[in-house]
Amino acid sequence: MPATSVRFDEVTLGYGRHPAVHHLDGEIAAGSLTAVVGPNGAGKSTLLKGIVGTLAPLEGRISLNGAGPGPVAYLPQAAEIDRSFPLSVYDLVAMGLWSRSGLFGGIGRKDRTRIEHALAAVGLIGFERRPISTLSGGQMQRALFARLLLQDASLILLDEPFTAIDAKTTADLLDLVRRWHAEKRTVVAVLHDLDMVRRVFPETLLIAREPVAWGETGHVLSPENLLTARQMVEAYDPHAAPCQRNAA
Ligand SMILES: Nc1ncnc2c1ncn2[C@@H]1O[C@H](COP(=O)(O)OP(=O)(O)OP(=O)(O)O)[C@@H](O)[C@H]1O
Repeated sequence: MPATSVRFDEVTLGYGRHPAVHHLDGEIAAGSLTAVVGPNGAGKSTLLKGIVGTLAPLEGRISLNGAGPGPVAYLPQAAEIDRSFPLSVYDLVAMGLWSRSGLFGGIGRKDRTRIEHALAAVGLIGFERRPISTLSGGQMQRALFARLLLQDASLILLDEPFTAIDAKTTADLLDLVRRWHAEKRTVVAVLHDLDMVRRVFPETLLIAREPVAWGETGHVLSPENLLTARQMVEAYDPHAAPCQRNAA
């Protein structure tokens, strides 16, 4: 599995002409396991959208280096996923194969075995025919992790994957995150549970509209840094004049 790194060169991301995150400069190392933390509105989801490519930088450049054959796998926040779509658990999980088989590629015997393995890995054997609209939040998250397993990506981005998920499901899905890390995939997760970040994630990026601290989790999550991040987001003025830091 060739690992993928993500390089930011003085990146500004935003909506319309309004920056949501700026002064992003640095690298998420290939094979690293990184948490992205920060207060509400800090720009964490925006950052992931920039990496996936659904949001083009207003300034600067984001480059993925060494991406393997698999695509970037991205799990959006639960609120962004349309659960009313008429789809069975099996079909949702099978969508993880699209990057390889194509939309109309058909599913062969090998693929069916892979889908079964993925369903087993997340504890959803027996749920294959269930419409996704009938799943609990935790079951839906398990199905989405099964889809991620099949995507077989070298870069995996997770936006608040454990929000409103119970302890058992969280523990099971965290095991998959650990497995991806052991397989040398690059994993980036937006998280609010700082205890979990300290326990599981060696690297952390703390942002508050711009990076506050980035590196080894123990250093990044200091009380001073967390306070600074909170103050920066609270002090943010959406009507302020554009930042001049890069203008010289
Ligand atoms: N589609 C959009 N159009 C305009 N502004 C947006 C859009 N999406 C996000 N924003 C704004 O960008 C800023 C950063 O939002 P973002 O969702 O990235 O923050 P976040 O750190 O993920 O927050 P949370 O922890 O609440 O999920 C916020 O001020 C938000 O209102």
